[in-house]
Amino acid sequence: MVPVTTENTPEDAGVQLLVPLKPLALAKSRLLAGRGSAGHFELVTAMALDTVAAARRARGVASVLVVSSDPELTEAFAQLGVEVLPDDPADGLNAALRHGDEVLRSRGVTRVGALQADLPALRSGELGWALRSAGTDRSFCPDLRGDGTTLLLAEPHRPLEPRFGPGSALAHSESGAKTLLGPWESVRRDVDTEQDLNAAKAAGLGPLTAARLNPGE
Ligand SMILES: Nc1nc2c(ncn2[C@@H]2O[C@H](COP(=O)(O)OP(=O)(O)OP(=O)(O)O)[C@@H](O)[C@H]2O)c(=O)[nH]1
Ligand SMILES: C=C(OP(=O)(O)O)C(=O)O
Repeated sequence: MVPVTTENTPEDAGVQLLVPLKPLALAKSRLLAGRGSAGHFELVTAMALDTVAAARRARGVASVLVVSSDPELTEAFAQLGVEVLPDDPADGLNAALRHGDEVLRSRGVTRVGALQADLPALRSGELGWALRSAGTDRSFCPDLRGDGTTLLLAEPHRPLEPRFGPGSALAHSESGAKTLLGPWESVRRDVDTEQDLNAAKAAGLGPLTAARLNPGE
């Protein structure tokens, strides 16, 4: 009998996700009120750590590379064995992602994606589902409001070409990306405001964010 061999194509290797983060003193400014800067730093860090932990467990994710120049975040991710690539925060989000994309592609990575760091209710199974639905197409996931973007996937062997910022869902759609809509609400549930945080809490937060919000439990 002829042995059946299944050869892995580069596309089977999964996507390498970039997760960008501003310096903590600048990030998630709408969550600062009523917390003080220490509490705010801890909350933003916990949300990012929960997001990355869930992403790393998702089927179809080969690895996560955080892009940040913040020393505290760099230390927190290093402790989990997550690589952090420094950027120049003066250049902004899309420049940080282009930098990460170039670095990954120079290492021979086939497929790059970008995931927002503010998804503390992210479920690995739902991210895996969204990735499967993307296939090998350039694709993006709009946030629950519909105007922003939480996940952008390049085609294999193609640059990421990020268009994050106000109205990014439309910008990504106009760039030829397929819209990923399906039963993966947690991939779309970004947290910008206190109201978003309450909604994420109701949906089920990751452990670090939950502990930060309910220290006694
Ligand atoms: N590495 C890096 N990440 C960035 C940069 N600018 C924004 N980000 C990250 O990209 C995501 C979206 O950024 P923004 O929408 O500008 O800001 P935000 O932190 O979500 O929140 P607000 O302060 O409330 O506007 C957040 O995770 C940011 O930390 C940048 O220059 N470098
Ligand atoms: C930058 C974006 O996200 P947000 O402002 O919601 O963090 C975006 O959706 O493109």
